[in-house]
Amino acid sequence: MKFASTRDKNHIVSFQDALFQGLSPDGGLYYPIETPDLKSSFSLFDQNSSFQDIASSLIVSLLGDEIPESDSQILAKRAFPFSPELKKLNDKINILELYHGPSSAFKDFGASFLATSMEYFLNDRDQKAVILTATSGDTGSAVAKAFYDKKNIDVVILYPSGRVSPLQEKQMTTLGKNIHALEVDGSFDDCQRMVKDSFTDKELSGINLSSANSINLGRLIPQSFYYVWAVSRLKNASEVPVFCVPSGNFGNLTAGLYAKSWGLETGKFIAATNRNDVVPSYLASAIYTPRASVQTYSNAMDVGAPSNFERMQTLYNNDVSLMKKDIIGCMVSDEDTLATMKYMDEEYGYAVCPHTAVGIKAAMDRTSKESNITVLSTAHPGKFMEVYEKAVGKKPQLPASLLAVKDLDKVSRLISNSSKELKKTLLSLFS
Ligand SMILES: Cc1ncc(COP(=O)(O)O)c(C=O)c1O
Ligand SMILES: N[C@@H](CCOP(=O)(O)O)C(=O)O
Repeated sequence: MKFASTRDKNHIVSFQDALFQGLSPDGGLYYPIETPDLKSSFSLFDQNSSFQDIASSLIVSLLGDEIPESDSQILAKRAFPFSPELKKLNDKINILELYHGPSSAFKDFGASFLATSMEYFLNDRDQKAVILTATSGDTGSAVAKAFYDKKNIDVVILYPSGRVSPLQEKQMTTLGKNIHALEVDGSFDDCQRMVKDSFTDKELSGINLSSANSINLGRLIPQSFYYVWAVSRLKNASEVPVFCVPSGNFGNLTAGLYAKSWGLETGKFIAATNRNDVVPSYLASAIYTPRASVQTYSNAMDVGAPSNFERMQTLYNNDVSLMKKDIIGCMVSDEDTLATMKYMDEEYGYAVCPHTAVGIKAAMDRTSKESNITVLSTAHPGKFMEVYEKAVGKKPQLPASLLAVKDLDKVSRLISNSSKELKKTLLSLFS
């Protein structure tokens, strides 16, 4: 498959080039220019297909011109020693748990595949790479885990000071070695802008920069695999599943839309956001107005200018009415987020993180219209201990990955929210 820039459809690259460039030199995002019909492959998957089998088959279908079949199995095995889990909540709602990987968030699927495939291609390329990542909490922790101690790769993580949870911060700042954490005096949107500026800065062209955000297709494509896995488990339902996706930067939702475009049988997608609701507002008004993000309890979704909107626009030809055929927007307030976390504990004895709660609330509000909704559960509630305690009145259980970092000391470098300062820091680290 080949990929083009959202800002120039004639700028076409291979997967390998998209992987190592991260962002297109014109500032656009790479997107798949072909729309393969994978219906017949999807029809072969069922309850007995493992996540690794599905991933390996999709790697061949989508990237087979660059990754041969024999290697696709090895890559899938290496990248995915963990799997999603599907739980039935009630007659109308299922929950797709995506937090059973090394950093306890859905980002592990994308980050682990990205790290594994970069390592795979770097063997042939004889070069070093510096991975630049902006995070509102979860991407950074997944990327730190996935790239830790990888040969010839350094990772620089930018996170907004005081706006990630204490445990997320520990996950990003305690590994050391090739993982460098920069605490930015600003918002996630500042971090994302600084990363994007670095890609187009000529003075940094001597450093082989790439990205581990969902702007990188190597992060985004594997996020489509779990939609396919979920549908393989939901085949006997009387109605095709509607996916409800807690959204911030809209990578997760975009990956699902790609899977649908390749023939995956799904209903609509519910884009559930917190008060940072620029996409639901666009769907309602047809006017896109990115704006400064506001802080909410679902902090990892505090994004005011979602990167992947550009890919969504390309997919739907800049036509809001086409987009509305596939996507329903829904904004959930902080009050409803906390109330849903409490309700889930009291009614079902089921602990959810604030982001998943946004999805569950949006799904519950749609059950009069849809009878088969699958909510993506994007992170383990233990990552957001303080919010969980505030909502539910008790502490969540912590998985081993969080217990391991809880008492470690953070090591990070504080910088201002200026791209110039980031440039200075990168040059001092890598030239
Ligand atoms: C826990 C959690 N839920 C949801 C999201 C939103 O996902 P996306 O940015 O792909 O829309 C994020 C951050 O990306 C997250 O960390
Ligand atoms: N919520 C994200 C924000 C970055 O999103 P990405 O999917 O584009 O990497 C985070 O947790 O960092």
